[in-house]
Amino acid sequence: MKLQELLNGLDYTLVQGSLDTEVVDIAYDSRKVQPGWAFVCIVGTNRDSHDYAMDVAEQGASVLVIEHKLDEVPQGVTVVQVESSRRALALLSCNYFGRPAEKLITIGVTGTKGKTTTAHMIHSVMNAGGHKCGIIGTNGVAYPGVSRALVNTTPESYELQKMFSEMLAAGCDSVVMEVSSQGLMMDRVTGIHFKVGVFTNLYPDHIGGPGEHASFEEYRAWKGQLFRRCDVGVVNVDDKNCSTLLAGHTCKLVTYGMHHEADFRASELHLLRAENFLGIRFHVSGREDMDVKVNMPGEFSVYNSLAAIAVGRVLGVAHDAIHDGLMNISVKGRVELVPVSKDFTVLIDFAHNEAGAESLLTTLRAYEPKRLVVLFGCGGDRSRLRRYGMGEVASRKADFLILTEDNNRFESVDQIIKDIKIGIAQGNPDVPYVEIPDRLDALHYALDHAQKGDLIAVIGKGHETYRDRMGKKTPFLERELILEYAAQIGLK
Ligand SMILES: CC(=O)N[C@H]1[C@@H](OP(=O)(O)OP(=O)(O)OC[C@H]2O[C@@H](n3ccc(=O)[nH]c3=O)[C@H](O)[C@@H]2O)O[C@H](CO)[C@@H](O)[C@@H]1O[C@H](C)C(=O)N[C@@H](C)C(=O)N[C@H](CCC(=O)O)C(=O)O
Ligand SMILES: Nc1ncnc2c1ncn2[C@@H]1O[C@H](COP(=O)(O)OP(=O)(O)OP(=O)(O)O)[C@@H](O)[C@H]1O
Repeated sequence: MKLQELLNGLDYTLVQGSLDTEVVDIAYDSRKVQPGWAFVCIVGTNRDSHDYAMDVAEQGASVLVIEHKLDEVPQGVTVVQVESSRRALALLSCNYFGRPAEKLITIGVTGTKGKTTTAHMIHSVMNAGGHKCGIIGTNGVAYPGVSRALVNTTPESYELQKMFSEMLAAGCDSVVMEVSSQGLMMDRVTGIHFKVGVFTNLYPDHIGGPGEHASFEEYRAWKGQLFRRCDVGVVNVDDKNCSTLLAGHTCKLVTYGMHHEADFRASELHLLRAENFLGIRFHVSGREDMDVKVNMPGEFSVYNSLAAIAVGRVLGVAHDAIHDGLMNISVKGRVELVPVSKDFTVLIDFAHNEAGAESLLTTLRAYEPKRLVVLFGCGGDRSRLRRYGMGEVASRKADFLILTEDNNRFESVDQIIKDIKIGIAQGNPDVPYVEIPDRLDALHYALDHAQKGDLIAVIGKGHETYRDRMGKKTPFLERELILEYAAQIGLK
């Protein structure tokens, strides 16, 4: 493809060379550049890849896209300067892959909590409704014939556009994806105009770390950007940040909720618990009149389901298909039951911060278990506030805590547990707990000491398949490890 075609829709200055230059492919990682490729130089959080300009020229790059002046300009390479390289990467990628998003029904889900679950519910509803829908998010990418993990919840624009074009080739007519605030901020979804945008809720998160947001207001503003880039916004009207987040929106709005007037409103909630089953039944009124049963527990599952119902209806999915889609939902590592005993319930969940833990444990408490036992740790090299928050919430909500490791990364588990205990002291210093630094030993302890009627929530790692100690990731499949040990000790 000619460079000029790739630059369609972008403001740029030609620094040297020709717009007629042929471009074979695009790279934003110098190590991937091959002869004839365009290399987009990015000022990252760790390094500035303008520093690789001479290297990629030697590797045969035909074009360099730069954001600031180069110390040394390689000869024989076309150089184009833009205001934002990340934005340029996104628009070049859209053009390179033939603007695939325009040929798909695109659904973007944003919010602090519930993105993965809601995206899976929408995916299930769409497929039950006869669509061929792909999915992209924290649990990876999936479409017919493909299922694999991803580095980011919202992948880099080049990767994203490539996935869209592969989905089209695989026969998909739609895609639902998680749109993180970082994804919006870093231009990973630039160039995509969504058919439907979904807002789940907003709590303080992703603030203060490297590549994160400077403040809650900035975080909220980035999430709000989605509603300037979609036709219809399906929004949780009960969330207290909803109207501020929507300031400046350009889309049509469809609301859902329980406590305020909404287009899709849930009432008459009934918790359902049976052997190895936690779910909820409720009624939807407003633009809909239907009873719904979901095989995921608690109030937050009602919100996530309402979003999926509203999206389904906006896109013309039939009632029965919506029913089927929600009844058969199962999301890896999201309140996922592990069937080990008829006497007690074990579930694994990805809740790994205060907000997630609070909503999960409040939800589980409502099922009135004999004891609510929570096994958790917190990530190393992440905000210590998370540890205080998790410790505080867990101590207030649980009857017994098993403190252990999460991904320690380069921190010591003892220090992390010490921080969690600061939170416990602030929440409920009287809660009984044990400290078992090795997570596998902790899982064994939980099963060895389970009592009839217990609900044991193993939280923090969810769908993850590894544990990270000193930056070294080794396999750790929580669900399988629990099942294995249960079989070993003969649980029934
Ligand atoms: C802090 C952050 O967001 N970093 C993201 C960012 O990387 P970066 O800009 O920091 O990269 P860098 O290491 O400084 O390198 C700069 C550039 O040099 C290039 N490079 C690097 C080395 C080299 O030899 N040659 C070379 O060309 C890199 O490819 C890159 O283009 O761009 C990368 C490519 O898109 C992302 O994978 C990476 O996400 C990291 C892994 C990350 O952890 N991000 C988090 C904060 C994040 O985005 N999370 C959200 C939300 C998750 C949630 O909902 O919980 C997400 O959507 O994932
Ligand atoms: N609507 C919701 N409101 C509050 N908590 C929720 C909601 N939905 C799910 N949760 C809780 O938060 C956890 C994470 O949910 P989910 O993975 O769906 O959200 P997410 O937005 O993708 O989160 P993350 O960005 O951390 O991956 C769940 O396992 C559950 O405990």
